[in-house]
Amino acid sequence: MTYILAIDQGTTSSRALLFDEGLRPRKIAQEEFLQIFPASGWVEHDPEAIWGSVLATAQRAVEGVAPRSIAALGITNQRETVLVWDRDTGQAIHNAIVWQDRRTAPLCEELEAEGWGEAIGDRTGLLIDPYFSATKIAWLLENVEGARERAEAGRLLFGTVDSFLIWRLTGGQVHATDATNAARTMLYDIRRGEWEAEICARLRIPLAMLPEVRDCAGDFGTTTLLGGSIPIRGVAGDQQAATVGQACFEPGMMKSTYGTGCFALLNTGTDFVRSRSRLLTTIAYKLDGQVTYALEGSIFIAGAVVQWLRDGLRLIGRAGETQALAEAADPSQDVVMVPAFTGLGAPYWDAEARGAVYGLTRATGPAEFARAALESVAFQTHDLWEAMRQDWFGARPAVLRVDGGMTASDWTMQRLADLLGAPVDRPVVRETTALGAAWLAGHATGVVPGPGEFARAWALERRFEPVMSGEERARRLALWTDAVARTRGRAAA
Ligand SMILES: Nc1ncnc2c1ncn2[C@@H]1O[C@H](COP(=O)(O)OP(=O)(O)O)[C@@H](O)[C@H]1O
Ligand SMILES: O=P(O)(O)OC[C@H](O)CO
Repeated sequence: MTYILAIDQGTTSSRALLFDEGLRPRKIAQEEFLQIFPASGWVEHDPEAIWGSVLATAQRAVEGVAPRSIAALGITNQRETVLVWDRDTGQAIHNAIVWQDRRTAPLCEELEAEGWGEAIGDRTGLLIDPYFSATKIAWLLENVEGARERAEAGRLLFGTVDSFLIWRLTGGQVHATDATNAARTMLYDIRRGEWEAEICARLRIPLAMLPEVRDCAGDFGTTTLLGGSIPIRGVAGDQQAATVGQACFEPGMMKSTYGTGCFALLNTGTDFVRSRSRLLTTIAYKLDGQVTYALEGSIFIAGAVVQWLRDGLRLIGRAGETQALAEAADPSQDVVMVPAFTGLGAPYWDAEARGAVYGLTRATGPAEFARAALESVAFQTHDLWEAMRQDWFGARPAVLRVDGGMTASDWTMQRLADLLGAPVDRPVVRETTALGAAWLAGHATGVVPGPGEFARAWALERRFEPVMSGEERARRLALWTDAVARTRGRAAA
């Protein structure tokens, strides 16, 4: 038997999955780690907690398996999150600054005022926002004592989580990333396939800190930390890995992943499409030197709103309890929640907005709150879906493929189909992120089926068909539009 190991380093947990050569998951190990919130809108992770949880879960997943039967290792990761470490000691100089962190909003405003928006959009496909890595690196160089001098002396390295893991797994031999992770830094020219020297110069980020950018199914060195010697052959940001795992290989295919946040990607083939609706242009994957692009809509809070009901409000004990609550909610109450806990992502990109709930009455209780929380995820996806359909003139997506932890919520998936007015397809394998990383690593080593056969093997678990009347759909969408406008108005006031 030949296996492929996939490491999925997510925002709230690290997972390791062992797939067999038929890409069936055989073993899974998972560990949550601490979220650090040092100030309003700031989010950090302890680099050693990331590393410790990755190593522990990978070791558990390969326990009892002969290392030589593991053909390759694939890595997929929370994107944009920034680590800077010392090239001699491998020690990070600060906690990781997580993608959700908004501390660099003032620097982003400066860049906007200086008129960088057009150049950044045209070269990196992104828009100016604290979400991306670039301003976070600049913040670290500016605020960690001695960091700038050490960076300029060539002693510090930057990486997104994949690069940090590759560096540690290879014992400091390889400082590399893949094209999809590079595409999220706001420092990478996704058309020319190179680091963007002008943006780096403006942010005073030395080019020597940046990793080498390789294909997703490429050579990222070898690790000896898991028993034997295992080649690292697949790397992609988690949303791009999910796009691969969902076999969205054809232009016009779209997937949406529901973890902490929600990220929808539409394959646009070899076309670099600039959005008119403030979606991002990004790299879906790069295979054999060929880049496939995507339009992306990023929503910062999806499953996290359910975590908030559990850990913040203590309305529920387990995420799954939201199903019964939403079903029991009073249909006559129009409670609408805008979960802008860390600002609003696409298509609004409002870093200053904060969450709000509308339509509360004396009759409102936990059930209406839970329904509003789940429905907010469907409303936000609707906005992305509409923006994608407007921006893309190729084959319009007719179906949405979904995956990620929150797709366990049947209520949310049904409401999503109702608000989109289109079918929502949930696959048998919901660990599509890890599956995509495993496929990339297996593709590089030639042990898995090619894209066509892999796509044909994609299996549907359940299709959610829209059943809501057009009138009710329009009425609910109007409530949402109004709630978003009020929330943003409040932030601006
Ligand atoms: N049955 C459920 N109903 C609603 N939300 C759920 C359910 N099960 C899991 N979730 C949510 O899904 C998220 C976990 O998804 P996962 O893909 O593991 O996230 P990540 O990779 O971001 O850590 C959590 O935020 C959790 O609240
Ligand atoms: O860890 P996830 O699954 O919430 O994904 C995080 C994204 O990559 C952030 O862009």
